[in-house]
Amino acid sequence: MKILKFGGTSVGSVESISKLLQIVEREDQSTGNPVIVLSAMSGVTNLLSAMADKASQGGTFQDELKQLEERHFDVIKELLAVSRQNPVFTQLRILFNEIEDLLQGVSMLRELTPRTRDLVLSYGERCSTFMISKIAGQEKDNTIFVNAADLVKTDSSFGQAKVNMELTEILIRDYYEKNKSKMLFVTGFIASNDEGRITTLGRGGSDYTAAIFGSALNASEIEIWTDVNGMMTADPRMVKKAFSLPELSYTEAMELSFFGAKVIYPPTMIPAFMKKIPIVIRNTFEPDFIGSVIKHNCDSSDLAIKGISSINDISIINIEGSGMVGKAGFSGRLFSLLAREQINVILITQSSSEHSITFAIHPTDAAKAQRVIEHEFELELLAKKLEAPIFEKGLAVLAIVGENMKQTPGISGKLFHALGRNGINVRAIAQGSSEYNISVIISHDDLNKGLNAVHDAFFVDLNKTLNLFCLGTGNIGKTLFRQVQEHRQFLQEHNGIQIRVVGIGNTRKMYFDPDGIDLENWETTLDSAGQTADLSAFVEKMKNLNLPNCVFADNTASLKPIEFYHEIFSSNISIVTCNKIGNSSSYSQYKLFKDTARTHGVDYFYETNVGAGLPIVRTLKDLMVSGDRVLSIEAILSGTISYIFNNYKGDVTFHDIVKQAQEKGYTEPDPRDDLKGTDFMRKMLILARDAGYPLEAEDVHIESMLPQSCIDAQSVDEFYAELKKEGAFFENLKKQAQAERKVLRYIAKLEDGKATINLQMVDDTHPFYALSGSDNIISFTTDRYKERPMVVKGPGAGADVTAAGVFADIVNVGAQ
Ligand SMILES: Nc1ncnc2c1ncn2[C@@H]1O[C@H](COP(=O)(O)OP(=O)(O)O)[C@@H](O)[C@H]1O
Ligand SMILES: N[C@@H](CC(=O)OP(=O)(O)O)C(=O)O
Repeated sequence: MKILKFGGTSVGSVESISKLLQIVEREDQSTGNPVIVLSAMSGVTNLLSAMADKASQGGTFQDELKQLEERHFDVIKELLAVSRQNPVFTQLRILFNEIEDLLQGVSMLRELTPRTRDLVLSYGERCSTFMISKIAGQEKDNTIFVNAADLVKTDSSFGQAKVNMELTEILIRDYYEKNKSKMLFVTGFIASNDEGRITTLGRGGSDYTAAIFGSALNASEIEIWTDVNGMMTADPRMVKKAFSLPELSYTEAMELSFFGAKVIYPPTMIPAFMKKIPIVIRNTFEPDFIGSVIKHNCDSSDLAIKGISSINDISIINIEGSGMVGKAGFSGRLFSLLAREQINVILITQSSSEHSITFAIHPTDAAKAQRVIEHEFELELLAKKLEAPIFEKGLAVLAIVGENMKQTPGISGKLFHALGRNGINVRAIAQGSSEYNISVIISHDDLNKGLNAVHDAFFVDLNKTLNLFCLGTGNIGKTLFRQVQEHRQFLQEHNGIQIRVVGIGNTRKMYFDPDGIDLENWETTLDSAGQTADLSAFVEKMKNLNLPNCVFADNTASLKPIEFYHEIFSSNISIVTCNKIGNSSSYSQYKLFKDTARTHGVDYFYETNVGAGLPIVRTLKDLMVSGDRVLSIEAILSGTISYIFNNYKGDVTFHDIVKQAQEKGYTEPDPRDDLKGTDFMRKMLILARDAGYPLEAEDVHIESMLPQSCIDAQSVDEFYAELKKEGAFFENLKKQAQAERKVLRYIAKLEDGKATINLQMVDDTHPFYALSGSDNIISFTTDRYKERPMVVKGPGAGADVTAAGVFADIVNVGAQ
């Protein structure tokens, strides 16, 4: 025989009750006559509680009562045959009148005792269960409504009564024996004390009722029917990627639920555990899904942790002072006091020096805790053996849980890395000695981000989500969006990475959507729904959204975004940029960016600063980190200059070849911007810095390839005219090179910490001799690559390859 418990969400509407009845019927057909335990309709317990509070302050509650009545009556009208409705209406009206009388009394007395509150709350379960037993009764003639208050006996701790298991089990068995042929519809949550006064088992306690019945009747299984697919790796409302766990142990379920996984009430585990009865969590709205089994010998799983749960709103109290060092009785005194005062302590941590204790409680208990502690330790406080307790609110507990933790090293490292990398400050840590859980206290504002970041860190087989903010919608930005869109599925399937573009900005507009912007229509969305662009508001928004694994991609060539880099890194957001300005201005700025990224544990990738998508920056970095020593670097890092010299052969004049390069779109509007070598110099400066030389722009010695008259020309036209006039100058160079079987190349060199760029003639033994198109080339001579330098060569410009380089950098964020 099974116990089937349906939670508030499963009895909350006509639709869910219909599904519930089908599930009950199916069970009755297969295993036979289950015992059904029901909660109040969703929200009803909260509403009753709020009505009682209101009444105790003299407020009105009639409207809410009417609402409650209507919710129940609407279900009856829909699901019960008209001929059967009247007696049920009558009975429910009696119950609602009783609630009204009770609340009138509370209102008159302006007093709401825990005892009265329990009585008021009990009507939720009594109404729902009575109603559903009658609805089920029209198909079956053996249904019977059972008020669990008659069978579950407790002490008088109203609000969270302690069950007398022995007596309760006898009463349940006895009742069951007498009603064996009946299908029992039992109220969850409610019980009674010795005097027959209604008590409750604590919020969420209907699960506990189910376990108590399961234990008393030696059920084969306790099924908890709810609105999610079982116990999941995290609360699916907070972590979209949470998935359901096929199996977990009682301890794991207990730890997860203690730390907030509301899907099951922690005490439920005890009676089931004692009798080794499996608890299965199932989804009323997806009855064919197998759900999660909580059981005794659960199969060992590959997962290092089973789940992450959290308690939303907690306060902590920190007590410090010499008075507690070595005093064995101190914590005993403190925690007995809190227990006596019924203050629930969620988590405790004590420093190893025993100089301080921090513990977490519900904020509603904070004032009381302060009062009783100050009273109890008055003498110690006066004698300054204790400091005044410090209270902090607005915090949350995040806990990772799993039995495998014991065997798996590095779990806490992973947890703290995920939190640290996302800028989440840990206020206190507690690890149970059983090593089934590690709990951390963090700011409440960081909870959502923390849960998602930690979930991504532990469940690596799942797609890791990168939240991307993109600035710049020019050629590179546009191409990047297209590439991300085209490659999305592949990345998800093969690399387990999900890229979600959550913010787009250009000089006109900016738009954000934390659920991800549809990249098919980003332009229309940005134009129609975007707000006016404001870079500082863009950065503020990135920070305020507080999303995990954030990346800021700067696809501009503007100075403005650079001013925000430091602030962005400091907010624990990684930066990927093709904008060279940041790294090629002052060395101190370059260093500041690198250091800030490192101290905040985020990435700073700028592969496309040099040679577009070619792996140059990465190669240099790999050489350096693996202990190689760079002896020299030679490079041609300007696509324009490369094109010009690669094609300056035969009869063509230098003037014509520059023109041609301009016509093909390789050059800047004023070709001198390329030919003067400034852009080339910036790239070389970045490489020199990455190679460990703190150079400034003026340290790079550039020998201009242009005669002075060309440089001095006032306009582009004048420049071309001068270039034509100087034809002989270039012709001579070419001829001289040809005579020596060499070619002209404009090459940068870094050697002994000195960087130069000049025009050279190289023969066919030089790796730069055979170059075509607008290729970039770089050769690294290092300790390991001494005889034959390592060469990287290929197209070093163009929107496609640059965007691809940015894309690769984005994908690499967080990879190490
Ligand atoms: N780890 C988790 N796995 C599944 N659900 C969770 C978890 N943590 C929190 N929840 C929440 O618990 C809810 C179910 O609990 P509850 O609302 O009390 O249901 P019921 O009304 O069925 O008793 C789910 O809707 C889900 O949002
Ligand atoms: N109705 C009670 C008891 C309960 O267990 O409800 P649910 O199954 O909806 O969590 C409450 O809200 O606390």
